[in-house]
Amino acid sequence: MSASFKKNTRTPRRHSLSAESPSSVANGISSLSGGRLTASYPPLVSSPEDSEMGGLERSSVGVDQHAYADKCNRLMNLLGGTSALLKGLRENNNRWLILYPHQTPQKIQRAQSFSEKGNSNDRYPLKRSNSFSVSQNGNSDLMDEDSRLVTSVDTLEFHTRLNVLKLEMKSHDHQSTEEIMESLERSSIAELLNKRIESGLKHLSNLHARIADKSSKVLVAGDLNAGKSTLVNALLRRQVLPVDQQPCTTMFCEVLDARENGGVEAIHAIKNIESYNREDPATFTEIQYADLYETVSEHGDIYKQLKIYCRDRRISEESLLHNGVVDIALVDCPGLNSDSLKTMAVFARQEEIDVIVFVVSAENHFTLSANQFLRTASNEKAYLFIIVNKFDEIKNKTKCEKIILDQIQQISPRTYEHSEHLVHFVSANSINLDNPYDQKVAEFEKMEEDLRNFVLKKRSKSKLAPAEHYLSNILADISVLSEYNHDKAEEEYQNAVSEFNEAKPLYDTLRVKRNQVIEEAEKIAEDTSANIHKHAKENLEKAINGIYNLPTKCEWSSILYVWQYVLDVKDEALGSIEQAARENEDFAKNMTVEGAEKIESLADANQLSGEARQVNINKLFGKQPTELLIHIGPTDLFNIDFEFTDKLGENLSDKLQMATLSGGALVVVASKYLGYKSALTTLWRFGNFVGFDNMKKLAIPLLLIAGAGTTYYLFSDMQRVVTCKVRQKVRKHLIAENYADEEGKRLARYGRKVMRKITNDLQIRFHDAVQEQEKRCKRLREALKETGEAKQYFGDVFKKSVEMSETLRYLKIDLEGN
Ligand SMILES: Nc1nc2c(ncn2[C@@H]2O[C@H](COP(=O)(O)OP(=O)(O)OP(=O)(O)O)[C@@H](O)[C@H]2O)c(=O)[nH]1
Repeated sequence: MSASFKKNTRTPRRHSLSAESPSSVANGISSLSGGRLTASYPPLVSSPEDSEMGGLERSSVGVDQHAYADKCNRLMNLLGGTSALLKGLRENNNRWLILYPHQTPQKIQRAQSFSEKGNSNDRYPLKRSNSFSVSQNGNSDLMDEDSRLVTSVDTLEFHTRLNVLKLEMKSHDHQSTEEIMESLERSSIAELLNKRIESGLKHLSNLHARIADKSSKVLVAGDLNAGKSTLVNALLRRQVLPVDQQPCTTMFCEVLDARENGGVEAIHAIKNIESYNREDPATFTEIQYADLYETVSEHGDIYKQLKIYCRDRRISEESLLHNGVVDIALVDCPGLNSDSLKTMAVFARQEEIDVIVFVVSAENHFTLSANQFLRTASNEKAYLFIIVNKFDEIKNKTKCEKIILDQIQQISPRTYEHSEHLVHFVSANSINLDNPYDQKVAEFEKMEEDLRNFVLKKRSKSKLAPAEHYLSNILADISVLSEYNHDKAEEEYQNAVSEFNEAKPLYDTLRVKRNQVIEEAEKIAEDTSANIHKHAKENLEKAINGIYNLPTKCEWSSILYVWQYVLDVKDEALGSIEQAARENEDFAKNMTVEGAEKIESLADANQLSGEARQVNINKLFGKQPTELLIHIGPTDLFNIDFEFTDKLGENLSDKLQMATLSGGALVVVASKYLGYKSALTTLWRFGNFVGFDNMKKLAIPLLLIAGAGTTYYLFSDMQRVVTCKVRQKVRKHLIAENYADEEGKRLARYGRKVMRKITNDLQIRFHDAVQEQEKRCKRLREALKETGEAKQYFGDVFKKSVEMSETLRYLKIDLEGN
């Protein structure tokens, strides 16, 4: 028998679909996930598989296989496209925090205006807001001027439309999902959504892998000696499994294409199927074909299963094991009996078993074990494929057919309904195993075709239907989420547009006004300080010039106290100047306050925010006027000053009087300082110096003048003269010191200083206001960009998900047909 393996030199035609490695499938996913959403549905004619499909079309394989392969490819494309959409949503959920519609209806929520926004850890730079300006229940009382209100009547509708991505939560205190979510941070909800997206991606990947896996397992079960092994051999057109008149199969024998073993034909006897790895010889025992019969028939207690890798002798298009559309592994089972029944039922229940082919001998009909097995299996698989074998042995074929079909009707009514395709009466030993291209046996080939189609249908149901169902749900969810987020982004975009349209002109105006207003403030400060200076100077000049006309209150007691009188007159004159200086200071303060108020009013006129700076004017003006220190000496009393004499009189007598007075004053002053005795001594010495004779000549006129002057000085208008002399001195000093101008400048300087502070404050407030508006405009520009992008993105996602849903609908997977 081993020769039959070796003799098989015919090389099966290579089939590119069969050569597709898992990695190429994975690559298919990643290329689809790379965002080629518009090219999500490449026409099959352009795919490499399609050329192979063309080959299949020309082959004897039915149209169903082509349709199946087509559905597989389209579904895999849709799975890839949907994965790409989900990945995009996940990325953008991390970027923007996708909004999840979870609010309860009638729930009113206060939205923050963009200007209040400050938390960048939010979705778009904008806070949650809504363009609705009135509440949906018409309760306008809930509104205030500055707040926008949002409501979410339509949110519940969005929420209830979700399926796979719907967030359901339970709490101990029986809160609803909506209530729990209301209490959660948006970032937490986004995280939960991400987890849903993650599991969605995983599920899509599993579905993709399941569809990409073209292998299908067919369990060939039946009564002892029903001809199961003969049937498997006939399906393979090759003597693979041992056949015996006596029951011989004691273990499960899975026949697979040799390509599953790297193209090498081999038999692996496996003790523990869970740990089996065809590349690890430690997990199996290699059996030679010559020992197969012995192993199969006698070592059922040692090995649980055999894996028989063999080549199909037919061309790939006709091959059952490996045709690229659906690769069928046939599992030959031990014959049913009461002992094996339980094991068989467990095996048949395995998810990887797509189809159960039940072989019943036409001679024996259904045994009790067969009955039991089929009833259990029909619960699991709904439809069974029944082959009534050894039909050649039956003489009254019609009667046999009727009896068996009646039995099937009882055991599996659904199989009976489709008995034309699901129940076949054949003779497995009628197939020539030495020559696969021998004369064809029509019933057998019809059975083969129906078997292949049945496997396809089952696969459609077990592999394509879940994918189709899941895709339609998740695409609907993506549409709902993207539509909801698109609408919200649109609202936020419109809000940002209107707010920007309001903020930008304000910003531009502020910038222009800032310079104008500061210029204006500086002018106010300048004018005010100039006014202060002018007023102070004029007032002091008036006071200085008015010194002569001051009515004196100083007391003239006697000549002996003349010096005290001099000091009093001086103080009186300075007092009048100081009085004017104080008036000036009051005036300057008032003017400054007025100027400062004018400057501050500029802030109000421009609606600048913030409080005006408090300035303590008294403190700034606290410095006293310059102290007046004037020293008056004796010489100030006897100097002849024509300016002063002008004040006394214009005529010569007055001038002479003045000169006399000056001489008298000189004597008085000298007496004051030297004493009368020493004055006489000095005079005596002076006489000696000039000579006694000469002295005698001078003495008389000198004594006359001194005596007359002294007398006149002492007894005439001395008080008036001293007063004038002192005031003259004070006035001259103040003029020489430029006192009026200096004092005016000083006050103007203080006033300017105060107003400059106010102006600086104004400038700062303007600067802050401009900066705030600048930041606001910048933030709004970013918001426009972000919401614009979000709007565009969610719009695209919505469009794509709708298109993909449409494509899915057009696939029309007819699972219930046939
Ligand atoms: N006349 C006739 N005999 C058949 C046919 N198919 C199988 N046989 C014979 O039936 C006997 C049993 O065949 P097997 O294929 O070994 O039966 P089996 O169901 O695999 O047997 P176990 O695995 O041991 O339960 C063999 O002698 C076959 O030659 C058929 O279509 N017609």
